[in-house]
Amino acid sequence: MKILVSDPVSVQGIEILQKEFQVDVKTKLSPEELIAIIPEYDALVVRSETKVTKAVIEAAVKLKAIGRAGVGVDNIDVEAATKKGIIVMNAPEGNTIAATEHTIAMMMALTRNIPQAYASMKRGEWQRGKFTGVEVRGKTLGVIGLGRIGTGVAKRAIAMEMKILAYDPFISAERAKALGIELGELDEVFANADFITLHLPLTSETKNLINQAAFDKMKTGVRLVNCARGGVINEADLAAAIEAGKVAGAAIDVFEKEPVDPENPLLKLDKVVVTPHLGASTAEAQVGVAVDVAHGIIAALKGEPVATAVNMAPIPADVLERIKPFFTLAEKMGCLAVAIADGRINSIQVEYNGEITEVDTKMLTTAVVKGVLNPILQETVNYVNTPGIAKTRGIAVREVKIKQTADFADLITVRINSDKGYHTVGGTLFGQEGRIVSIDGHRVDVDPSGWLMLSPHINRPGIIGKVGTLLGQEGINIASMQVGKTTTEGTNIMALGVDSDIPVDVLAKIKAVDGIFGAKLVNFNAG
Ligand SMILES: NC(=O)c1ccc[n+]([C@@H]2O[C@H](COP(=O)([O-])OP(=O)(O)OC[C@H]3O[C@@H](n4cnc5c(N)ncnc54)[C@H](O)[C@@H]3O)[C@@H](O)[C@H]2O)c1
Ligand SMILES: O=C(O)[C@H](O)COP(=O)(O)O
Repeated sequence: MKILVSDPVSVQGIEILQKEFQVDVKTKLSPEELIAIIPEYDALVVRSETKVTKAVIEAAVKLKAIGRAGVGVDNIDVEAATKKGIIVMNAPEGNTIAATEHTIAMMMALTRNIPQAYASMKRGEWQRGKFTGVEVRGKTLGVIGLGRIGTGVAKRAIAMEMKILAYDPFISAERAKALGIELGELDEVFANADFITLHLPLTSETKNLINQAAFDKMKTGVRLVNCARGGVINEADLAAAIEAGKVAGAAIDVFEKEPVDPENPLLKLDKVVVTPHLGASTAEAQVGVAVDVAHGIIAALKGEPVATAVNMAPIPADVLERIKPFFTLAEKMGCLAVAIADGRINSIQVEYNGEITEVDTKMLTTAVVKGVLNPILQETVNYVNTPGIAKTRGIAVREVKIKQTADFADLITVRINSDKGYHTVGGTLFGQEGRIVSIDGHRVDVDPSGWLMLSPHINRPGIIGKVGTLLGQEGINIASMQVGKTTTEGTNIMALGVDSDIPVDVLAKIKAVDGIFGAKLVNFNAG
């Protein structure tokens, strides 16, 4: 598989990817060049420079994952990617400290006129009176967006004895209180803040949030810091508010259009301190995001869930750690269930017993459904599109949790229902190894790997021998053998691990053996 890295990404991340896949680093591609080469690639890694538009996604043929080495995914058409089943992930934590510290640096540079004083001295001047600033101590800092960076900035500003008034509709008052932060409505922040710092994403809702109408509600002399996203502030309105004396100054790291247009009115104003989108540009942050995204891309290309995917529900790290060992097993159970099912599948039930019931198992259920769909569909089935595909095909998915368990610490039972009846598959972990422990109520101990032939039959002498002979005549080696019994009198199931595919005509001969009810072949390594 091939990965394209189209923005400058730290070598530590690239080296992780290179251990598993071929990696091409091609930066500064034009939109046309990207569209021309994207069909070759299975994954794409970007920062904020590459615009992953709908046209790029439509041109992609094999693309399975897009990794953003950073936070903002506003340069990626996530909706188009989701429709195509492409996982989009970011690396949300690696650059938090970098952006937090840059925000504080920008606020202090703004309030003490450091860049202006620097430029003046470099011109050979010594102007002390011109650059008198204001202190931040005792001032109110309005924080709009109290996520990772907003919280980090607030904590540091509290240490500088600032009062924090924050607006974030998705943060509870309790959480804010615990941090020593007062939450208010947006207009309250506008009306009371001496400094306002933005830490929210650019969305259709937040675009132009800080416009002329917002400036009208602010204190005269307010200072603004934006290290979030350019489009959140209307740049023309900000320039006008500064020229009108309403806003005392602004520190801006991010712009509506990047690279910034030299004619941008903000560049012409002395009261505006600017940096070229440097919030995440520290050595530590770049290694952090590159390494995080590399691990996410590898997981996605291996068909594993990605904790930081933005187009599927993110999985908290502690939950992922708990459920991770079950993923492969869950998918293989789905694969086995569909192989033994007959007729039109209308629902899948996944029952969890034991300690596993204590965590969110939705992603494991998705893994089971992915395992069911993968062998029967041409299209790529992954963690992003599985729920949608099941829904479109009218397959209802149900999760049942019963903490009580009889024989195993944890047990997963998949029941696949069709218009011809139902089948069940039970599985558990022996240490870290997944095992199938029941098939249609027959107790077995099957390693779900390679080829497995399943054949329910009457419990009477001679049947297993006949099957062995038939396979031997065809040169098919039996690697392992299990006979599972049920409580139902006289019915057993043969579970034969074989070293190769069993042709359809040979399976037909096995089915024709007197006393055999059927024969199905499962390829656990497919998909
Ligand atoms: N300048 C840089 O180089 C740089 C570096 C890192 C992140 N960023 C940007 O900073 C921003 C914040 O990043 P983060 O890691 O803190 O993200 P985050 O997801 O942790 O926090 C974003 C917060 O914004 C809040 N929010 C969403 N919509 C809102 C609205 N309408 N009003 C108020 N709050 C709203 C969310 O509830 C969330 O708490 C993002 O836009 C990110 O792209 C910039
Ligand atoms: O959203 C982010 O992570 C930052 O804006 C950083 O962007 P960059 O990776 O292009 O520096």
